[in-house]
Amino acid sequence: MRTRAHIDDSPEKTVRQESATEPAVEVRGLRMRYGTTDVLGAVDLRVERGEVVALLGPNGAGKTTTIEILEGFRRRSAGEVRVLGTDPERGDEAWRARLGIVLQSWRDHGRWRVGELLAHLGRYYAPYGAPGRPRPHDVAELLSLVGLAERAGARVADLSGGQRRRLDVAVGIVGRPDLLFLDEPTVGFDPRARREFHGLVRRLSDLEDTAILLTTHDLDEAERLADRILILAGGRIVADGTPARLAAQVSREAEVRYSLDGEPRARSVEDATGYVRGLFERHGDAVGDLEVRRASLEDVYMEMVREFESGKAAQAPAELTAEAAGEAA
Ligand SMILES: Nc1ncnc2c1ncn2[C@@H]1O[C@H](COP(=O)(O)OP(=O)(O)OP(=O)(O)O)[C@@H](O)[C@H]1O
Repeated sequence: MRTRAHIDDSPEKTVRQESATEPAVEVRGLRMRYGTTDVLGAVDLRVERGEVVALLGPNGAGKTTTIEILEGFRRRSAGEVRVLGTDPERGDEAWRARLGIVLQSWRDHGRWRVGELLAHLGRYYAPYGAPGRPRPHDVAELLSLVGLAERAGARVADLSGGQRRRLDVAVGIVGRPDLLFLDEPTVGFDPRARREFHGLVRRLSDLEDTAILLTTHDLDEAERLADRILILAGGRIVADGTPARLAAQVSREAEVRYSLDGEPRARSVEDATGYVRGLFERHGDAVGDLEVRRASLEDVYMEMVREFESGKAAQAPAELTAEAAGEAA
């Protein structure tokens, strides 16, 4: 988790520290069945206050289902779920006001002006301000946070695709949420819009202490943004850790590439630092083009999903196994 020293300086220190002990999300044994199909077998996961967590997984793994259950939009089949200390199935308006959800529906409000739309939606949050967390966001501040300060007076219909997506995010965070859900937030972004969006997510986490749970298929994005990565496959979390820790789990070896008198060489070693030191001791200036490559998140992801798929029968939820057996018979 990132440090947030500036928040500790606030007069609301005591209040914030008390609530900071409770995780933003705590899930145990979450199961979800659609008809006769078990999509989530037994999901356990936790998101701490202010933490950015990326939920990865192949198509159909159940990422959106999980997020919708946490948002209180979908009833789970079984399991314990606490979001900001409350069961989402029993969440009231005050609870909902502490969540941020990024939807795409605001694009339909084409005739609204950007600033007016945010001021209008922000009014809903006004009764739910808390010490150290005034609600809603000041519109001018919010527009500059999402990089839309210049577009305050523009009609929604006149925004570019990237600007509309930033407006979607602004709408999601206008209530200064304690927890923000982002389901595949950067689909369709060009590289610049993606980079700007990453900056925004980091600012929300660092400056606003917002916990963020995002789903993505972009491994580079997950690695850049997330404090922690969860991989969902076959209805379970099959990996949970920082990108570096997951990489170390998959391979303790790093590949050292270099050239010796212009001749390219490569070697896989456990102690890359020691190997490189020895290389220079032995060959000095004859060593060039040095590159040390650890397992990438993509290597980790492919390995985890492959491992899960190869041992599917053993790891699948009981019902899935029973069904598979039934089909085979
Ligand atoms: N309302 C529903 N009724 C029946 N099945 C559903 C329903 N919603 C989702 N599913 C099924 O549940 C599974 C998980 O879907 P979900 O959308 O949660 O996956 P996902 O991990 O978000 O996938 P993607 O990466 O493709 O967005 C899929 O097989 C999907 O077809």
